[in-house]
Amino acid sequence: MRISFIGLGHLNSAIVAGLLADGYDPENLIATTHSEASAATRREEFGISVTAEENNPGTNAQAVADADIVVLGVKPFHIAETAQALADALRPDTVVVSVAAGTTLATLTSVLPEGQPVVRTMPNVALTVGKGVVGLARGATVTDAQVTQVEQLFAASGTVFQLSENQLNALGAMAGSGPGYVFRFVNALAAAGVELGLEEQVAQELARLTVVGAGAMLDHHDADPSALEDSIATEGGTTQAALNSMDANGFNDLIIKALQANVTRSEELGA
Ligand SMILES: NC(=O)c1ccc[n+]([C@@H]2O[C@H](COP(=O)([O-])OP(=O)(O)OC[C@H]3O[C@@H](n4cnc5c(N)ncnc54)[C@H](OP(=O)(O)O)[C@@H]3O)[C@@H](O)[C@H]2O)c1
Ligand code: PRO
Repeated sequence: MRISFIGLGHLNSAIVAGLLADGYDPENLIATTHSEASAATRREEFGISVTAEENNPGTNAQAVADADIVVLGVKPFHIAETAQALADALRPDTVVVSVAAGTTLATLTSVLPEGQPVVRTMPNVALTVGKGVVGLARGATVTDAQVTQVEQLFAASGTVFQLSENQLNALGAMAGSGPGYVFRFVNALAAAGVELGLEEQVAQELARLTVVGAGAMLDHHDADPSALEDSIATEGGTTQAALNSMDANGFNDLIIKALQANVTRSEELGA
């Protein structure tokens, strides 16, 4: 199966890295970027064919001409114009997959040839390490077999959840952006350690290793975060004192508000 990646930034690179780590034949992967500088970096990194739009304005169309799947991985505000510019070069059975936040199936189908199979997804960058999460909403004309092909593309490096389109922004708010919240938490933990008197470098390493360890404890399908929390929070002990402080300071409310802001931004991007 030939897969073309239009845009090879953080997210599409995560997909490519996952595929290559899973043994996918690099000959069947092709990609484009805007700049030649990015293209050269990615060619070096992945050993696949990468061409740049800035040197050759027709390169996106050329890249999709023989593709079974096209993954659109440019910024949300460029997705529609990018899809429109390559629309005439698509085979009628090529599945167009978007990874863009917000951009709706309706917007995508409006700029593509009538009946073109389309799938909207929301992955996260943990695909890079084979532990990604991917939300997938199918368009009206995509077949079951084509959806399975797209699921296989992501299953190489993550877990796919097929949802209705109106649930995709919620998945994005949780899992698409989620690694960013965890990295913010690591930085906050390190900063708090420094505040308590630790050397900065030591605090950063403690924060990183703590989250890596906790993540590994969660890395079983039947892991129960509440039971794990209880196993650490001794009755009347130190962890409980900290968790009580988090509760009193509205930790859960903070998370809900952050996710609501995320969904609102997805809706704005999709409008
Ligand atoms: N990052 C995430 O964690 C994440 C998660 C889920 C979904 N997404 C979605 O993934 C998409 C890309 O995000 P990103 O974080 O990967 O952005 P990014 O790192 O900025 O990558 C964008 C890529 O698009 C390329 N590009 C721009 N214009 C192009 C054109 N006309 N033709 C071909 N390539 C072009 C850029 O090339 P240059 O490098 O040469 O500019 C770059 O390779 C967005 O729609 C975002 O919503 C991202
Ligand atoms: N990164 C993209 C954004 O921040 C989409 C989810 C993660 O818009």
